Amino acid sequence: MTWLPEVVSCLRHRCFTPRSTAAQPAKMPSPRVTRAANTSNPNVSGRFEFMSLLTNKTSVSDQTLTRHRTSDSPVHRKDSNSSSSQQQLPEEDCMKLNPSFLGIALKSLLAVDLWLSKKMGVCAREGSSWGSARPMMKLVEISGHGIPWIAGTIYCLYRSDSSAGREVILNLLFALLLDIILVGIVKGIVKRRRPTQNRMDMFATFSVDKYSFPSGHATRAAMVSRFMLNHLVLAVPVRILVMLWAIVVSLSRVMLGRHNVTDVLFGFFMGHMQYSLVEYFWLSPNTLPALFKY
Ligand SMILES: CC(C)=CCC/C(C)=C/COP(=O)(O)O
Repeated sequence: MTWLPEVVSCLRHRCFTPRSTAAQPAKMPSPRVTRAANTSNPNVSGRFEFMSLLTNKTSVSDQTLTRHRTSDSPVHRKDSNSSSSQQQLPEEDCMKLNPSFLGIALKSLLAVDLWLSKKMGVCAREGSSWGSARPMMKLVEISGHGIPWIAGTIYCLYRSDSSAGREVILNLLFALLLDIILVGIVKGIVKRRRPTQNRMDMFATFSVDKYSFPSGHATRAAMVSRFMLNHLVLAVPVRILVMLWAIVVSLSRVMLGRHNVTDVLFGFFMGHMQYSLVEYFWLSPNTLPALFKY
């Protein structure tokens, strides 16, 4: 029985070790090997990573995990000797797959977002299916633009003769300025490009307005409507009109092709949050007496 360990060792060697490692420049790791490597690599934590066909940025440990690289693939192995330069695929032919749940969920959401936004962009061009409604949608756009709102609020502040009225209008002005600053900051950080169907023919924009996330009109509509419903005494039909206006302004952003659906949904949410912020930092004669002196 002394031969048994030798046979086992030999079998193991034949089964798991390539005969000539020199003849196989890149070996394809077995799932078992990959799994073992994964557990030792904290970045991949036990899951397969599928790398881009083009990227050569993989580290040595990543290379052992890469099963779909051109040079490692049995289909391409023959060619890799004949041509030293790798076949360059166009970028759109390359997939970067990372089958983590969050990654897949986000990519699916993004795909649905783009598809739905394109479908809903019915006024994006004069020739679009609802192209004749484009001029009206642009009027809706102006009704939610920052300039008329800021100018109108300053005018009302100037005309106001009661201190309670001035307090409310001053806070509305503060809210509108805060909105422009916060939206500008988020747009500048996220830098999401506007949809391809958009025509950049909006009036009076800042440089960050070339970006689309979040929709500034949606934040303003949500914030201003909440402000008006909470601080103005309005008849029920007018309250309904205010709510409808906020919804139509937000919807028109997608219909005009200016934004994707997620830009508007997030904008609406952000507008509500901004209103809560204004309520929290409400400017009153007690908190800021200098502003109310005149
Ligand atoms: C010039 C001023 C005072 C505000 C700019 C308003 C504006 C053009 C925002 C962009 O809105 P969307 O992000 O919804 O396209």
